[in-house]
Amino acid sequence: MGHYDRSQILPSSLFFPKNCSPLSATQVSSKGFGQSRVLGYLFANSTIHQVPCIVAMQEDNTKLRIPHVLTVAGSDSGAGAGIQADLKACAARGVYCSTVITAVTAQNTIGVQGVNMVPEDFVAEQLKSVLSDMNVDIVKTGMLPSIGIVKVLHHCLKQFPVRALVVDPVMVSTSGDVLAGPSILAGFREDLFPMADIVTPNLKEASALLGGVQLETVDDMRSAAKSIHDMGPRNVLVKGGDLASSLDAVDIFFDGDNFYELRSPRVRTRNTHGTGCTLASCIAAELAKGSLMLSAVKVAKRYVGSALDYSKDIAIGNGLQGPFDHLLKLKSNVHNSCRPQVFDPSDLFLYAVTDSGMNKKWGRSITDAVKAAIEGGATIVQLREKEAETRDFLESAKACVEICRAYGVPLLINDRIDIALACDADGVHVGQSDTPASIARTLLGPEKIIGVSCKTPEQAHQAWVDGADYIGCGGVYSTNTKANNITVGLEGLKAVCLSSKLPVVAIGGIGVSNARAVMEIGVAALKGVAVVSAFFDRESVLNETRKLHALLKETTSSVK
Ligand SMILES: Cc1ncc(COP(=O)(O)OP(=O)(O)O)c(N)n1
Ligand SMILES: Cc1nc(C(=O)O)sc1CCOP(=O)(O)O
Ligand SMILES: [Mg+2]
Repeated sequence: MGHYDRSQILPSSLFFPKNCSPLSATQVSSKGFGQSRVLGYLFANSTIHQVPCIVAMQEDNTKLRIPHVLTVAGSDSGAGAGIQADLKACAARGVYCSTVITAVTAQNTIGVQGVNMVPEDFVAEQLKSVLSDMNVDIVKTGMLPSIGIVKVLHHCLKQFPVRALVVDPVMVSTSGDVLAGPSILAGFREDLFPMADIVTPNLKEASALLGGVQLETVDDMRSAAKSIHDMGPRNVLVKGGDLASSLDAVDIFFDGDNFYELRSPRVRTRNTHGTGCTLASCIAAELAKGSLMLSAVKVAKRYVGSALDYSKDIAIGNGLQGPFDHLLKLKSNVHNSCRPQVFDPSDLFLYAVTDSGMNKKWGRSITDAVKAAIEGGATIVQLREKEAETRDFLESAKACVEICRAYGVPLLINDRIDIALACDADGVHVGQSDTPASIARTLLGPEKIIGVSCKTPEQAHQAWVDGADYIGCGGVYSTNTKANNITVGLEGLKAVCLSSKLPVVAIGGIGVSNARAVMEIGVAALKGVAVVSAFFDRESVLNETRKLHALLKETTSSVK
């Protein structure tokens, strides 16, 4: 399938649904295929409501485009996996999903009671109907129950090429029932893999694809990813959800050059039915919106982790494996539980905070500064533009959102909730004299990240009560970047970290000379350091960020 052409910039314009009377609206990011977004805000009953995000793009004056995934998969009557999971995952990610059904299964939380294959020529007819007419961006495959259906799909994709093909090589259901026999392996290898942009086998599937080799360690997964890559796909994700030897959920991504070990805490729950379908659909949805492959995979992994965590206690069915809630809405009985877990505390590892004065001094644009910091290893970025005019700030914030999305790095805005909403940033950072975090949460909704500056345990407790995601604690050392800032020292930092229920990032006067001492206070809540001048008041942002990233890596591996 085709590679993305990120230079493909389509003209776009605002679009509102008929029943939405916008109080204000912002078009977010028009660069990159399928990324134009419109946020509408309705003012009703004294409250501002963010209306569901409409993703639309206008190619000319008559056609509106919406990112579109076609799933080619089986129906699951229990609706935890298959076509039904794909539809829900795409809806949750804001992408249109059309469906070609390859088989109808009778299944529930106990297992698969029956399978009825759709005749090949009728699969072909469905494919032709959708692909010939509906501007599909990405095709994602799931259950392909016969070699004939694989051949039909291969033929249709040659006739109607799409931008990318995501192959989830489904063979066995999570309950252990066989959904595609061994004869399908040849079809995968010969027809689908050479045209696939990514293949996403679990351990059992990877083993079957490789003739039954045992896969028991992360090193085995790396070798498997490499061998499957040799079969033709551009990228491989070997999913280690079933890896007995690991406490984390560890997946191996291989792009033909580099291996990436993607780790997340394993969610202990019975409700895991449909995770494979959902992950692949979410990758497809992110690709349809314009993400690069690694970024799409990371977002998808995080989304599945959040959905599992969110649904870990829901009870549907009496069998061993239940479905989960793709829309993260069912659970609502504990503190903060109405919030999906979208924030990953490990993102605080190396936090770059921009400064307009410093960028001006060194003659660089904010976008160049942000790009260099990310390329040097920054894991989260905050735009702290105290002197910028609002209109200029909004324009650069939009450009930075686009850069950060492409790299899969969250972007927060300092102080300005209006700018964060208008550019669809990932969140805000507020201080003790800014808009209170509780109000920021109401305005931004449950999915945005909120950080709060705290110098004391009491402030840290309040930040948690207010629904913040993390705490910025400082000044650890004295700083020239923020006027009249009180220095709390390593002791003050430690006191906040020990009391905090939220993850903490240290800030204030931190650079290569003292970051080790900061991380070595050795308190679990401390997740990283935030830096302004040691990155941006230097000649090369890239080199300085690289240096500190390497030092932190070294420090954290020796602290563990
Ligand atoms: C990560 C992080 N921590 C603390 C701050 C300081 O925020 P605040 O107290 O609101 O001060 P200003 O940055 O607005 O001057 C921060 N920005 N980021
Ligand atoms: C923005 C900010 N907040 C602080 C706090 O103590 O909350 S210290 C600070 C400035 C950090 O800049 P530098 O890395 O150049 O010292
Ligand atoms: Mg502030």
